[in-house]
Amino acid sequence: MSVYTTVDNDTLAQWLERYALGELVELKGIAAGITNTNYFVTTTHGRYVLTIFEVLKLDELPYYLELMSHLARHGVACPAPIADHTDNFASLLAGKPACLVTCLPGSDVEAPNAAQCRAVGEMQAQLHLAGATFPRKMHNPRGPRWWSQTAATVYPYMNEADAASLRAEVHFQDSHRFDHLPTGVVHADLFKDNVLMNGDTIAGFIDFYYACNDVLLYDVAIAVNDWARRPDGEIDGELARTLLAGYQSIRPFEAEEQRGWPVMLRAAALRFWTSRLLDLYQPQEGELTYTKDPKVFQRLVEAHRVRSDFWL
Ligand SMILES: Nc1ncnc2c1ncn2[C@@H]1O[C@H](COP(=O)(O)OP(=O)(O)O)[C@@H](O)[C@H]1O
Ligand SMILES: N[C@@H](CCOP(=O)(O)O)C(=O)O
Repeated sequence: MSVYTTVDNDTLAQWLERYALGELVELKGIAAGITNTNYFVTTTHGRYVLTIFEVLKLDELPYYLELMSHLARHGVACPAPIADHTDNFASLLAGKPACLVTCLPGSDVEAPNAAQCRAVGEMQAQLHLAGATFPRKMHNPRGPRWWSQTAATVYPYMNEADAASLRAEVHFQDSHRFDHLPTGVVHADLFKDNVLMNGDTIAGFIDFYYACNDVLLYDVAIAVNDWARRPDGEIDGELARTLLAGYQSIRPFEAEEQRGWPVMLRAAALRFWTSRLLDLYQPQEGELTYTKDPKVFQRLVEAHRVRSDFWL
């Protein structure tokens, strides 16, 4: 259950006075999600999602909320934050930063079909194109420097073979530079649980709190590594090909991106292998996350190392 901060109807009704959203009708906690507290909020004007941020601070929110607003304005399927009477998207509620966004229909899928993968690829490319006119910048807090440093902190906990495999991958990635590839706004966590689907249509990408400026191809690799990954951990070639075809129907890869793709798939898997190892071996005290299996991404890195077909 991801309602860490409870809000009662009276407190919310009072907070809602800062918006032009009418009267509170219903407040309902959302069980899904890991990091933040989420509620469905119904007012006389419609249905919204209230997010109370458990980790991010008020002054860190404008990048993410303005980005979602920008993308929604450009037709990218994602929630649109609602501005209050002071023209801010976020303010304190129960002592924590909070915002309201439009409520989207649909739900996440566990076992996507080819049409859904294609739709994700198309919408991700639209996000990359629309992000080009977003003026704010954010560096990727989980880039190569982060995974090198993080790997160094987890080697001592790992068995020799796994540590050697991680060390080899960090070393391999260190010897590859992606500076020459197209960059822009990336979601950076476009896993299946961060996309609401309405049948085969994208209702919306959610959870933009890893969004940043980075190599566009890296974002595509993150999506393929999750959307096309079968329950046995191997990549389903048809799903990967379809997602990539969807993406490239909107933004075809440049020749340099085609060349960089096999290495990028490994980089994207390494990022989540490392973060999952950190969560496993050094969970932050009070951090509201549950541990996801790092082995899934270790196996993926090792499988990418030896494959010859990369679905392009
Ligand atoms: N804009 C939205 N419209 C509809 N449902 C949403 C919206 N945002 C979040 N949700 C629901 O809330 C759940 C948790 O959201 P998520 O952003 O993943 O939370 P967390 O930040 O805690 O991981 C989602 O799985 C989805 O069911
Ligand atoms: N989608 C990720 C979870 C989000 O990243 P984290 O760095 O906060 O763990 C995953 O499945 O590992």
